[in-house]
Formats: sequence, C-alpha cells, structure tokens
Amino acid sequence: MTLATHDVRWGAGGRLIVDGVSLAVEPGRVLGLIGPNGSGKSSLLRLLCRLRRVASGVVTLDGQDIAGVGRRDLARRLAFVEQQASTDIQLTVCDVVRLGRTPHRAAFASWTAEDEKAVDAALQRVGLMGRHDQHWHTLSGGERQRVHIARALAQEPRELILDEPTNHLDIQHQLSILGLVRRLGVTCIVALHDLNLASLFCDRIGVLSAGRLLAAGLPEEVLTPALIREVFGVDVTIRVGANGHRHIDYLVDHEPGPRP
Ligand SMILES: Nc1ncnc2c1ncn2[C@@H]1O[C@H](COP(=O)(O)OP(=O)(O)OP(=O)(O)O)[C@@H](O)[C@H]1O
Repeated sequence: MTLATHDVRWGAGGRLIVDGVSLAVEPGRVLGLIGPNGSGKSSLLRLLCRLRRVASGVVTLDGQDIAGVGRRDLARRLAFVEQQASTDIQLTVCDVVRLGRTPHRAAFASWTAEDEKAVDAALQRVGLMGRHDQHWHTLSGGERQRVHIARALAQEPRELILDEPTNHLDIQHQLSILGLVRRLGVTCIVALHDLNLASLFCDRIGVLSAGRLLAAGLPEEVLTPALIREVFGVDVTIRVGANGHRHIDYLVDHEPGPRP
C-alpha cells in the first residue's frame, strides 16, 4: 500500500467531519471516493495530502506517517488537483503548468530541457498544447480544470489525488481525463459524483456517508441498488451492457417524452 489512512478523524466548527476512516490504495491502482454532498470527501483528500492535520489517527505513505515527511519530498511524490483551484490571473497556461515542476528544481536553478519536456508532455496529455500562451483567466471552466490536471502531471507524481476532476468537463473530456488517469499507472485517489464513471474507471470504490467509510471494495461489490438507496436515497437498477460494463439506471417517477 502506498497511501493509507488509519482510523483518521478530523473536525471543524465543533463537528466531526471525517470520522474514523481507514482505507488504503494499492500501488498503481485507482481508488474512487463517492458519497453525498458534505459527506467529507474533500476533507479526507485534504488530510491525505497533509493540507490539513488529522485530529487523531495516521495517514501513511509507504508505511511512514506523512506528518514526518519533508515538504519537498511530499511534493515530489504527491500531486493534488483541488475541486475549485484558483490561480493568479496574470499567469499564462504554460506558467501554471510550470508550477508543477517546482518540487523538482533546486532553488535558483535554471529551467532545464527536462522541465520543458515535462510541461509540454502534460499539456499534450490534456489536449491544451495549442493554448500554451493563453492567459489562464480567459479559459473556460473546463479548460481551467484541464490546466490544473496538467500542472499535477508536470509534477510527475507517484500518487495523484483528484477532487471531482470531471467538474465542468464535457462528456468527451470526462472520459478522456479519467482514461488518462487510468493509463498513467500512478496510484490515484479520486472523488467522483458520477457513479457510472466511478464504476467504469476505478479499481476500487470507497463510500463515505456523514464522514464515515460505509463500504469499500470492487465497484460491483459496492455499487449495489441497496447501498445506493441507503446512501443517496435514490432507486436504481443495474444492467450489464453489450460491452460488459455495468450501467446504473436511475429510476425516476416521471415518464420520458413531451410534457402533457
Ligand atoms: N473548515 C471547515 N469549517 C467548518 N465546516 C467545514 C469545514 N470544512 C468542511 N466543513 C464541512 O464539512 C462537511 C464535509 O465537507 P466536504 O467538503 O469534505 O464534503 P464533500 O463530501 O467533499 O462534499 P461535496 O460533494 O459537496 O463536494 C460539510 O458539511 C462542510 O460544510
């Protein structure tokens, strides 16, 4: 296990928000985190990359408490794409992605061909090479999201943490970004709202509800109609499509078609 939490708790405003969560992701695998709004997904991700300190319990990286890992060492290992990351509006796309190289460069070291190669490769991977010199603030929401993913890729992390990376993305880019994440072969923890995408792209899924880990396992073990009903209050049926993928169909109480 590369990244793991052991009975982790964290609270704010007098409330326990992450409540005794123990989970682990295997090297090179994708662990999806699902759960209703406010169930603690972002809070848990922030604990995992030490943006917040656990109140109790331990987060480990290769078995070592991350509280004891140096800031630079942690930044070389682990990249985080936040849900609504903002960036200095004066920066260009390329400037933002270059920030991902910071942990790899010695203080005052000059920019190397290797740095440039990593930045270009990251921009290629998210399909934004043509926007290299565009100002970040002039990008659409989905393009900004892809630039932040490129910044994380330029960091060349071994562990990648993504908080709802498909927010703002059209369906083609949702599929391509999650496909890319899978192909990277890095250890990945990703919070997702779309249960079908979680089922398609995650090796394992953890389900958070009111800060507690309610279930964890293979998508077909976890994403059952009973669990979805319990956690999200929604009725579904699950069918296996011609391509062998499982599809979650939401049962809604109105008929499709034109309104009377
Ligand atoms: N610093 C804080 N102070 C007070 N409450 C907080 C703080 N951070 C998070 N919370 C609360 O903790 C709960 C969990 O928030 P979190 O953002 O982790 O949920 P989430 O599962 O990521 O939600 P969503 O799906 O809506 O993004 C929410 O009710 C939120 O208001």
